[in-house]
Amino acid sequence: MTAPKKVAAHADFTGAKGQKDTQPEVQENLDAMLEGLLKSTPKLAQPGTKAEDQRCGLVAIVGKPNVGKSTLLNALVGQKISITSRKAQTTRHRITGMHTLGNTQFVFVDTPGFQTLHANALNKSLNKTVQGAVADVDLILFVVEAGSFTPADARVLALLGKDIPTLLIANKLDNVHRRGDIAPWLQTMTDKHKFAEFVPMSAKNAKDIPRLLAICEKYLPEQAWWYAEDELTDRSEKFLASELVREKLFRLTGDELPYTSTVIIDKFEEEPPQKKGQKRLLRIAATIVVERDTHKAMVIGDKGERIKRIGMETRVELEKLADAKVFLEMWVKVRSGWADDEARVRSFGYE
Ligand SMILES: Nc1nc2c(ncn2[C@@H]2O[C@H](COP(=O)(O)OP(=O)(O)OP(=O)(O)O)[C@@H](O)[C@H]2O)c(=O)[nH]1
Repeated sequence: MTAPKKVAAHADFTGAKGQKDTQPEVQENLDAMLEGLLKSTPKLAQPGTKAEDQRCGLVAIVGKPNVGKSTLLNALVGQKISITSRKAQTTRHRITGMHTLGNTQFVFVDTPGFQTLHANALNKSLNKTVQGAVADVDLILFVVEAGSFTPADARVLALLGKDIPTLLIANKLDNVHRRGDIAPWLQTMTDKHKFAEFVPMSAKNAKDIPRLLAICEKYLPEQAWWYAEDELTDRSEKFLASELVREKLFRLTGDELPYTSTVIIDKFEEEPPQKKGQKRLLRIAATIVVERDTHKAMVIGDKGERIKRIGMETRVELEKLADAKVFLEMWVKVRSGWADDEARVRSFGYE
């Protein structure tokens, strides 16, 4: 796959580059440019049915944990396919989500936040997934929190090659109270990497999403779509079920439960509707694997309250996503040290 040769710079910093102390006049220019960036909405190509008019390509979303990659993926796809939580490290798998708009099919790849703190087998597997995801794509969205660039961001950036066009997604702009600080910060980012464009935005702001899609579109090659127009993800319902359990698990246990806890789907059976007008039934059995007895008690909660709630919230959401009736059984097992054991990490479905 090759991206179009012409890499249009959405934001041109050449005039201001090299000015370490931002002069008032430069600051004004930068502010105007930032305003321009935020307001401009490039137009997406118009719908067309001919295969020769189609564009299609892979867009990888990378960044350190907790910068908003899954939130961005869900917003770009238009539906929840990747789990999100306040706790860093919720995303463990490479997930593709599709969005077909006008003539263009965007195929997004979400990646786990690049882990540098611990060198256990689980983290090695997560890091390999990130490196695999950035090779051979048409466009990379490198996500950071607007106004911040930490050593952890730098380590992810170091993984990205120079040949694939990369957009700097300065996310969570809504959290930045001093907008005037953003333009000089963007200017400092020009020294870090040859970014094709700068996109200050909020994954949570619905208006920013069409703007980003339109920016991404021009980097995708002209070629026929790979998926049907209405397909959203290539992940199975079984996978979505395990991701949903994991999301509820982390949401409902807060910061107490270590991220090494995981979910295995032991049974996933589908029964056709019994009568006309009824929905099909999904019978699912899931095991939550934790490292210690104390974690097990935490997941089960007082009189089983917490695990009941995890099950109930998963079921309600999965019924909506899968358009089916769901019967869900859940268990909690203790397997100490699983995240340090490579064979076990593989047996739990990590690459
Ligand atoms: N204020 C604000 N919060 C955001 C925005 N985007 C994401 N978040 C929040 O940031 C937190 C982390 O978001 P995720 O989408 O799970 O982040 P991630 O980068 O996928 O995290 P990992 O799975 O750990 O790699 C969640 O609480 C999101 O609600 C944004 O634009 N503005």
